[in-house]
Amino acid sequence: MTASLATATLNGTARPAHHPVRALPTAGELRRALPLPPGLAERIAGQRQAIRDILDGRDDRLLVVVGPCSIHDPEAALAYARRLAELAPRVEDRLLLVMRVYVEKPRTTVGWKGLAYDPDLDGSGDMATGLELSRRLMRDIAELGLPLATELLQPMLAPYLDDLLTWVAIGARTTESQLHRELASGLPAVVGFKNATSGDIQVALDAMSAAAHPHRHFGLDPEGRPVVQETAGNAHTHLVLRGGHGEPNYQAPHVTAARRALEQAGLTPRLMVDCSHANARKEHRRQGEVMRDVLAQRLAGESALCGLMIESHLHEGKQPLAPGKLRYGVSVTDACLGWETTEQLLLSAAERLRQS
Ligand SMILES: O=C[C@H](O)[C@H](O)COP(=O)(O)O
Ligand SMILES: C=C(OP(=O)(O)O)C(=O)O
Repeated sequence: MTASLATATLNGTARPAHHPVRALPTAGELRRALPLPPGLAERIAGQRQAIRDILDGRDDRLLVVVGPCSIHDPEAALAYARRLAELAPRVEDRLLLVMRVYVEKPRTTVGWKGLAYDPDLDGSGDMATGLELSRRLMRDIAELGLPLATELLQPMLAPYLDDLLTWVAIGARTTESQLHRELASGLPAVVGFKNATSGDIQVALDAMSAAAHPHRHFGLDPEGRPVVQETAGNAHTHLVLRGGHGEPNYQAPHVTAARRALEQAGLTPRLMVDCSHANARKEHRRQGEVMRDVLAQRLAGESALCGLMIESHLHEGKQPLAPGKLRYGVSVTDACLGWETTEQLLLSAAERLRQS
């Protein structure tokens, strides 16, 4: 590493001494250290099937992926999960709640990359601990009965976590990547491909077509040996509209255009609206407005709309990443809605759907 990189700072904090190579556990080692308790794999398989049923139109509930923009404090994430797990049965006749447990963050340029990369939030990059905390937290949340969602960014990380995942995002910055399409083609979870940060939806449609195909690609077996990975193809993927370049794409003309584009590409016309990101013009409080518009479209008969995404934490807003000075339950990446607002929005969405 060059001297300039070694002395670079992350959020103003000087980086600790540089270690060129540090060993990590293999996926097999971590999975053996933190195995799924009896019955959990079957429960997760059932949750994946429930989402497939929504995508295939056998279940008319709305899929809602909701939770923090990123996890930086496992304890706060678990407290959030307990609240969500209590709410889920109150709305389950109309909404299938899936918790966002995002342990990797794609950055526009540079910044903190998530719990799996840097659990100490100081640039020290203790990824062995990051992986362990991520898997432990996901297992704890899954044991509460909640289905889990995450974005898979580093393909190598997937085997450490994918037995716990019900829904996976391929993000706006990676939907066009062949590696991520190959990854999606072999995942047991349902996968949502986001439109590009430019707003282009064609890359997500191409990704859905590519992921539906079987692939042979470079991979690692659970013990970390390089292998040729063969995938069967994933028929259960969908588009996620997240807006682009600061402009929303959730309104009826966008949704109709996206549905037609899916149909023309021979893909099942199913899509989710991400109420945050460019759809909220990066103003977290606008998520409620987006959600109400999407519900109105669905109640007006737009059957392609099968899901919503909401960024929400225990407390509203966001805070700068300043270790030692962090406020509990507040996002350190994108601003989130607070719990009370989230709960209110979900209860009223369920009620609106009941009355339809
Ligand atoms: O969802 C989170 C962010 O929008 C995404 O990770 C990009 O963040 P950045 O633009 O702050 O790097
Ligand atoms: C990074 C995210 O979204 P996008 O890929 O749409 O920017 C996210 O949902 O955390």
